[in-house]
Amino acid sequence: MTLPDGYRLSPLPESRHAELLDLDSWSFPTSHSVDDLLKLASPLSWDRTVAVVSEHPDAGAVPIDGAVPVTSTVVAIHSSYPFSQFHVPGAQIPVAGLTWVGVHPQHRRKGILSGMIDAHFQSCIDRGEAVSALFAAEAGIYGRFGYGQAANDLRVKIPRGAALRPVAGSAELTLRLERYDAARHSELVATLHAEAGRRPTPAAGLNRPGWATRETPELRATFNDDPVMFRDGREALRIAIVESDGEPRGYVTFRRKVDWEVRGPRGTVSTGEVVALDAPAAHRLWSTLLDLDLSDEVEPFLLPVDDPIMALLVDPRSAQPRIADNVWVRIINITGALTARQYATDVDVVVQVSDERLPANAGTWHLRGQAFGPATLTRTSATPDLSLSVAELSRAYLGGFSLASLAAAGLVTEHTDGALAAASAAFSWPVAPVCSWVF
Ligand SMILES: CC(=O)SCCNC(=O)CCNC(=O)[C@H](O)C(C)(C)COP(=O)(O)OP(=O)(O)OC[C@H]1O[C@@H](n2cnc3c(N)ncnc32)[C@H](O)[C@@H]1OP(=O)(O)O
Repeated sequence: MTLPDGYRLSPLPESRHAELLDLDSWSFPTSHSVDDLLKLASPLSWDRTVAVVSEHPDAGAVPIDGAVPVTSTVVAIHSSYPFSQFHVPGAQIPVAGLTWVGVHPQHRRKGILSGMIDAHFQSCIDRGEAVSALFAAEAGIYGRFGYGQAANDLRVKIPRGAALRPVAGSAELTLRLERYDAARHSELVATLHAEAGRRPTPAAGLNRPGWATRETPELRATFNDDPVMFRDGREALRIAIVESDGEPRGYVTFRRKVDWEVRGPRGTVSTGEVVALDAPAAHRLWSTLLDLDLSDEVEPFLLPVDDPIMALLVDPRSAQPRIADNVWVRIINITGALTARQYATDVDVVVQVSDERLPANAGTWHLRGQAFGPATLTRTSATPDLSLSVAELSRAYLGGFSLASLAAAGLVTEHTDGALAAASAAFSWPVAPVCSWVF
């Protein structure tokens, strides 16, 4: 689909940052002025940032050489982050992280987003990114474009003092509590965060699908920025670091907020990602968070659904666990995507895939692979064992939603007895997918 008449795509360089923020604050209402927002670090990769402009003659302008001067106004934007090492089951691949999608309310529902999505898909193809991923502002938007919700995350509120099952070695670790300081902590955080994606459990070869690292200087700068205007009454960022013999094994960034009530202090500890490279480090971080004075509860931002805390809590129900949709995935190049990831069992299945938006993905494909080894995908004229749309294939891609569960919802059809069970096992992954931060 192309853009509707009167609109065209235009690169949006950093020199037009104010226009971008103005448009963004039409799409995402905010109490902050563009001038204040301009003072913050921008996370964007400007060479991947695109506007849609509407062109209109200048009111009252004098024609020059017979032509009326035209003004172009930014009416929509989108951008993407370059994740060159995004985790998919058993591998790291280049993925485009679609972000900052916005259309001015006056121009909505004319097909501008649809046109931007097609432009984004073409850019992914041109850059060799076999997968696009995003966080959805509203969950109903992206399914129509072939994205599938590929991960959930866990939201909890853990009461202060909640008992944890013991983990040997936790008490022997050293703990440092410090004010977050980019110069001191940025590299440590980046290193531990990247390692946690590669090795979330002691099992060799099992990575954390969906894990994206902040690869660009712009994303790192935004992570390090701690603007007062976004603290919502909470303190400046702090960090807890656990070390074993001087070697960092985990960290959590956090902020506290205390309201003084008649009964006394009511405090909340809000955390960023809780990253631990082993069980003693996880236990020590959580023990620390759960034992801070003047607090009532610990509220992590988001966690993997299989985070160690749920196994460590003696009373997991006390954490009031809820789930929310995390990263959404869209397979852009079926061969690139399905042969890049590993499978949890040997796989040999013929799948029929529908994809109206990217017809090169549509058709009947033969997927063969070894458990935790290489895989191939070839076109075939064989009778399919399973059929599904690219959105369902994308939903199953990170291993977080089983093909069998999608079949139960009528979204995957089995044509050969046994194929659904075998393919469901192969597409699963022993570590739950999650992205630890919202992009
Ligand atoms: C990855 C991210 O950045 S997520 C951020 C998304 N941005 C926002 O939520 C900010 C506020 N909203 C907006 O800016 C706009 O309304 C957008 C981007 C959501 C939609 O832009 P539009 O140009 O209006 O979308 P467009 O006209 O192309 O609509 C395409 C289809 O999506 C549907 N659609 C659009 N927005 C929504 C929505 N919020 N929920 C459900 N469906 C939607 C339309 O109805 C249309 O359906 P159709 O194909 O059946 O006719």
